[in-house]
Amino acid sequence: DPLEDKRALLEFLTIMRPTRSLNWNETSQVCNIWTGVTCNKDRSRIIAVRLPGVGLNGQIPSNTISRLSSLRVLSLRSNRISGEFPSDFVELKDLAFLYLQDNTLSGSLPLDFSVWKNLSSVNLSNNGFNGTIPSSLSRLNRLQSLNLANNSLSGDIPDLSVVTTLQHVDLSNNYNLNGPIPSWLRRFSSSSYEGIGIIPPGDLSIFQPPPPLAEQTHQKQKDHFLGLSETVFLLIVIAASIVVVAALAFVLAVCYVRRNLRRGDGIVSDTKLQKNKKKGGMSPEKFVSRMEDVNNRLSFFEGCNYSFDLEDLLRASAEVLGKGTFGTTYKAVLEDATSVAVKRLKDVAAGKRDFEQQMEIIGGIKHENVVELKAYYYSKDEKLMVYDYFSQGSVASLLHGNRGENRIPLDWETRMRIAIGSAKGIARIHKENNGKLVHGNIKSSNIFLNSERSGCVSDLGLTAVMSPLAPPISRQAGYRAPEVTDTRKSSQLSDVYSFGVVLLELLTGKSPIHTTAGDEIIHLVRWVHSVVREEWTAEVFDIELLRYANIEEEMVEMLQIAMSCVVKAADQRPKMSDLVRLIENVGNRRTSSIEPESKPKSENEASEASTPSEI
Ligand SMILES: Nc1ncnc2c1ncn2[C@@H]1O[C@H](COP(=O)(O)OP(=O)(O)OP(=O)(O)O)[C@@H](O)[C@H]1O
Repeated sequence: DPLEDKRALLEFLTIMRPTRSLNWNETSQVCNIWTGVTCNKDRSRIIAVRLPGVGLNGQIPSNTISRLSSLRVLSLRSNRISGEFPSDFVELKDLAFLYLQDNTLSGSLPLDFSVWKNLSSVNLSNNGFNGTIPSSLSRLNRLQSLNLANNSLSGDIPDLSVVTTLQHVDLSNNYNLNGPIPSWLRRFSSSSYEGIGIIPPGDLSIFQPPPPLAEQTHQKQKDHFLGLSETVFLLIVIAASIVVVAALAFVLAVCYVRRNLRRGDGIVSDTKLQKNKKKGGMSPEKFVSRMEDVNNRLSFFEGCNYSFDLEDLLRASAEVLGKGTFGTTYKAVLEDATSVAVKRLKDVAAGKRDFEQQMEIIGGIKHENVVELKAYYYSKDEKLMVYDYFSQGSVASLLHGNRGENRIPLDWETRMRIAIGSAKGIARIHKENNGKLVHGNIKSSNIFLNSERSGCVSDLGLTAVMSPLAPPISRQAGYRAPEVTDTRKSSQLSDVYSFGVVLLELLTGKSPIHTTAGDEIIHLVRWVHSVVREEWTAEVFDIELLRYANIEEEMVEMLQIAMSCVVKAADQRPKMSDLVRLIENVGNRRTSSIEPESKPKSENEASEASTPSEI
């Protein structure tokens, strides 16, 4: 145990007297036992202290926290800490994350921030700090996030344009800061400099008296009758022409399709489907070819509320959703507008009976965090699996898709729900078949959001029925545990590894294997290891998560959990059931520790949950 560090913390505790009791006893071990305390690997030093909202009172006593000279994370946010910024914090040379927001600290900010050269994230918002913003902040070349909002800071805004790492700044509601707003600050959203009480450069309109009301009305009318109406008229003409042409094209297309169907030309090949995929459209034709064994029926599972059969499926229009390791998945829209996802398996090695047995195991799992297999089909030439269709797409598409302007970032709350949900789903799968069932293909494209916006895993148990030669395992590369050289040899512990990669994806926003701007191929697990080994910096976390307040400790804890899943030695990885508990603990602590006013800012809530499409 780090005895010196322990003593320093006990002295801190005696003076600060938190209202919430902490399990910090002189006799108990610090590392991994004391609430909110994290040690380094060899347990020789304390590297993180996180005590949000525990009711710490008064001034931070000198020569206590400052003795933890290896400290990287210090979070004492949402307490009742008063007094000035502790001057002896200069001793904390390794500090990377500093969270003192939502307290009653006052006085000026430290003049020389450059003593904390590793600082990555600083949040001192919602305090009573006054004086100027120190220009020494510009010497922090690792700084990613700076929040000084809601203080009483005054004077000039320093030039932080040289801090190229900066991703998030908030100086809002410091009414005495002088203008003009520098251009480097304008790069960030306007909420970063709201309430600064200064006039943006060039914006002199507030000094000019408004024109008389009559003149304003006249101006508006002029716009309307001259400029606007002409433009609108032109737009209407263009739009009407487009509608007429589109309607004609549609009628012609329908006639063409009907004629083809009458000719019995209803069977499409894979190439046709591929063309269709490229066009991104729906085929109005059948999508399952060479279905000779028409007497075979779809096998539905008990409780399934679908009322279609193979014939209906054959008649359905289809769209290729994607090609995966085990086949191609289609979205099929039945005549009654029901949408289902149909996985068409290739290279199945199992005979009919073994296949059916495996399907029965998979279909027997009824759990809110496991995508239910609704039906399957087996014939000599076709093996199909039918699932509900998730209209919002997979976690992979929510995380990595739509990088355009109208992208909706996946908020932290949802990411946590995905993590907890999928952990529960996988834990449930691992209980099946006398505790022997393996998922075998955990990745973000196989995780969806259920109606509770919680993670829900799909595509399980297929490795057991696939051909020994078939799957090119490279597709799974980023998720595959190092010991798995053949996908059929996946194990529950290799599932844990893949799940760890999904967690890293949620935390970093990066794909498991991706290329940098310089075309360098990055392996997510290796990359995170290297960043964490060098410095425990915020660099690993998704930039999109920086907008949410008070989640840093959770992110760091989740990172630790993810790292424990992706260790090389399979037997040192945690079990799925342990992971459920660990992740739930992170989530629960948040709900209980965050005071109402400091709840995460979910400015950009993701859109409605993707439920299995309405049937
Ligand atoms: N039930 C579903 N609803 C909506 N989209 C789905 C559904 N099942 C799969 N998909 C999507 O269809 C695409 C293809 O899925 P598929 O499972 O065939 O391949 P994959 O997930 O890319 O790889 P793998 O075969 O290794 O799982 C993926 O983008 C997947 O997210």
